[in-house]
This record gives sequence, structure tokens and C-alpha cells, in this order.
Amino acid sequence: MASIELQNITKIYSDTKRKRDLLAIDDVSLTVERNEFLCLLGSSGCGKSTLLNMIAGFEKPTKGTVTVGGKPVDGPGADRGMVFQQATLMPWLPVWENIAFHLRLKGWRKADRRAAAQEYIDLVGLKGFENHYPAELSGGMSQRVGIARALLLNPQVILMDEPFAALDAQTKMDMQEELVAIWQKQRCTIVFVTHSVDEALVLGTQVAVLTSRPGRLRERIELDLPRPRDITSPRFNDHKRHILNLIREEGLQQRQVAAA
Ligand SMILES: Nc1ncnc2c1ncn2[C@@H]1O[C@H](COP(=O)(O)OP(=O)(O)OP(=O)(O)O)[C@@H](O)[C@H]1O
Repeated sequence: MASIELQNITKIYSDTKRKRDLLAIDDVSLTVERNEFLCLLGSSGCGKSTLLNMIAGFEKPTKGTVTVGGKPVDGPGADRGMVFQQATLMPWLPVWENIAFHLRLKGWRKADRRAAAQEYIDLVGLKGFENHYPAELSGGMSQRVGIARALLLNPQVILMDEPFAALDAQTKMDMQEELVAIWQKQRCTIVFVTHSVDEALVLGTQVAVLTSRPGRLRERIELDLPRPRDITSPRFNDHKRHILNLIREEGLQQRQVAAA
């Protein structure tokens, strides 16, 4: 059974201030198989976050259906973990309590929460920082906490919305490598939003390229590249050239529409 299925998804936002509707997503159908790492790629405003938020259950499609593990999505659920661009940690709680926060809501005892958190603290490389507070962490460390928090409930699916966008180049590369290692170890399905072609090619098993607004599925590309990815290899660059051409065509079409 597919992990995620989007069937003929359309999303229209009502812009009440300007008294008009905005077609954000137009008839997108997409299947994500179990253990796949799908990168959603497209220009700013093409609807990547909107699609992700519909899988998360934060937004409802205007038309179409979203199912995860065969069940229709009708709101957020523990089967889907979410990682945002900013880690949104609770500043008054130490690292381990931030990671195990869901367990606190479920009424787990402190010692059990602490033990459950440790496994994920080790997994994301935060050993030694268990009792640090968010203000004492770097951007990359905060994102590690966010990833550990999402993994703790052992979700089928992890949804990531540009989680490394605010990090410096070196930390970003390190985090990408770590994320691939975690994904290989945990065997979960990841949908990862990015506007970086390189990031999509380094991470994904597949890339879904969206058109400029309204977001439609322009092309889905299977990445048959060995890991770790060699960003200088001819095959990597063939994919990159192809995707950049698609994005360039999109930009051109958008400018022609705007000028008409
Ligand atoms: N809650 C909302 N109400 C109204 N319009 C919205 C809402 N959320 C998003 N939009 C609009 O829908 C379109 C798609 O937005 P979305 O954030 O999904 O794009 P994106 O591809 O993730 O962009 P970016 O890469 O810049 O984050 C945009 O035009 C945006 O203004």
C-alpha cells in the first residue's frame, strides 16, 4: 500500500481582504511509496507548503482526497511528524523535554519520558546537550531537536518544510548527510519541501517539480544516483541541468503571462 496518496487535489484560498479567490494548487495527483524520500521542488509561492500542510492535516483540500497509510486525512495525527523551517521549541524546557513533549501530553512519567528521549538525542547527535535550553543551541542543533521530536512518536511519515533553509552552507551539508543516515536507519517515508535543486538531488529518491502558481505537477523524476551523492558526477549534473531547464521554462512562461 502506498504511504501517501494525493488524488486530484485542488486548493483555493479565499482572500477576504482583496475579495477574490486564489488558486494555489490545481489538480495534483501524487503517490508516495513507503520508505520513499520525495522532494517537492518549485519556485516561491507555487504551493509546496500548501501541499505539505494538506498531508499534515493543517489545511483541507478544496477538492480531492489525501490518504496516509490508506486512511483519509482529516486533521493532524501522530502518524505524521512535522519539521518546520524554524524549530519552534519551548524556551522554558530543556532539550530532552522538548523532544519528549508529546509524551508529557500523553501523561508519561518523567523517568520514562527521559529514557524515550535519549534514543533520539543519540540518533540526532545531541548527546551531552540533553539539559541545554533552546537559547543555548545553534540553529543546526535546534533543528536536530525538531527532527528528534518528530521521530519520537515513530511516525510512518515525516513532513519537512525547508528545515535547513536558515542554516549556513556547512551546517546544511552536515544536516543533509545526517538526515539521509537517519532516514536509512528509521525506514520512514519523507516528504521534503525545498526550492534548492541541489538539496533535492542530494536528498531525494524522487523529485516532484511543481509549476509556478497555480501549483501543478510538472514532472516527477526518479533519482537513480548512488549514495552518498557525488555532486560533481556527470549523472548528478544531467539531472540538475534537466530540472533547471524545467524551472527556467516555468519562469519564462510566468513572465509571458504577466506581460500579456
Ligand atoms: N492561509 C492562506 N491564505 C491565503 N493564501 C495563502 C495561504 N497560504 C498560502 N497562500 C497562498 O498560496 C500560494 C502558495 O503558497 P505556499 O506557501 O504553499 O507556497 P510555497 O511554494 O511553499 O512558497 P515558499 O517557497 O515561498 O514558501 C501563495 O500565493 C500564497 O500567498
